[in-house]
Amino acid sequence: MTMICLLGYRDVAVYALGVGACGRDAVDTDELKYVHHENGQQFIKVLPTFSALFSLESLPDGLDLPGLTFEPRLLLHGQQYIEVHKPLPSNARIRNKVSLAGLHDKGKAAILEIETRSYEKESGELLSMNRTTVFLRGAGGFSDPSQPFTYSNYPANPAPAMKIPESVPFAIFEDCTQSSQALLYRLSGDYNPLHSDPMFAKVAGFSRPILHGLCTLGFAVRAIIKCICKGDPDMIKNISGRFLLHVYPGETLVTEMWLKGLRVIYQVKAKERNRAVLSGYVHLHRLASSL
Ligand SMILES: CCCCCCCCCCCCC/C=C/C(=O)SCCNC(=O)CCNC(=O)[C@H](O)C(C)(C)COP(=O)(O)OP(=O)(O)OC[C@H]1O[C@@H](n2cnc3c(N)ncnc32)[C@H](O)[C@@H]1OP(=O)(O)O
Repeated sequence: MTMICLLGYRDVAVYALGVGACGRDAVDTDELKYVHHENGQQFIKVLPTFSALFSLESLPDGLDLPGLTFEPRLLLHGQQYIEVHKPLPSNARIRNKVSLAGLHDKGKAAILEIETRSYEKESGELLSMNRTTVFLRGAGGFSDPSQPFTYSNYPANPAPAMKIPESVPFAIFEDCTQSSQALLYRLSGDYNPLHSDPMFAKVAGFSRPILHGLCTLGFAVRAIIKCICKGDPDMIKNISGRFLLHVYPGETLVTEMWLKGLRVIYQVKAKERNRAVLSGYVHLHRLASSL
């Protein structure tokens, strides 16, 4: 399936604010570039995690997969894998090619993987590849339990559960989310009521609306760019994250980072509950000279 989406600097800036850019300091020199440029907005920088969102806009509302039924209110975002092929432009027409990358019967849940390749429409250049993993609670058991169905169009899971080093982190960054964080983030195009409607959230099993997984990932990668890439988002090559636990808007996110060559292993904790909510890795093109 192919879909076109329009990308403008206003979308880029609203997204950056939604993942907390300039939230601590409105004139932060590392982050102001995501929302303002003195020579005009077409020059603002785009956070690499933004591509997950414009590819999400092209995902189907439902897929016709024989034998698989699911309750949309029980859907959770499980994992995200992002390959950045070119720094993202702040103004472009994007052509998204969406395909089914995987489907797995886990008994209590079904896991669905959707791949989106995003091209700049005019040049035809590949900008990014996103693999979105959706955890469909209660939708497993659609295949023979002695041989549960599993299909992937790629060799190995690039976003496995991460083994976190026991050593002291290379860097730690703490960020407060606002209680309105999900309400701001959803303006970037993810209007799932799980993040805004208290009744919907209750049916889904949460005491109140939860934060979008991609918002938490945006906070984490922004922290890595700040602490390890010295503010340069173009150092990011690919990003992988597994959502371990829901986050409530208003919680404090603590991102711990370990640098292993060109790989950053990270873990995000919700400080108030001292629970890990996200872990994964980021591959860099190079290291900052000032590290
Ligand atoms: C036909 C359908 C069409 C649908 C098309 C719609 C497309 C729309 C896509 C839009 C998607 C975006 C929507 C956004 C929603 C959100 O942002 S929700 C908020 C962010 N996410 C979360 O908060 C989830 C946090 N994580 C959890 O709550 C838990 O980890 C979990 C996902 C509920 C799983 O926990 P649990 O049930 O305890 O699983 P386990 O028993 O440990 O493992 C069972 C198997 O599942 C594998 N697994 C576990 N966790 C994940 C994960 N996060 N991602 C992927 N896979 C996971 C695990 O490895 C086990 O498998 P095996 O090892 O093979 O046994």
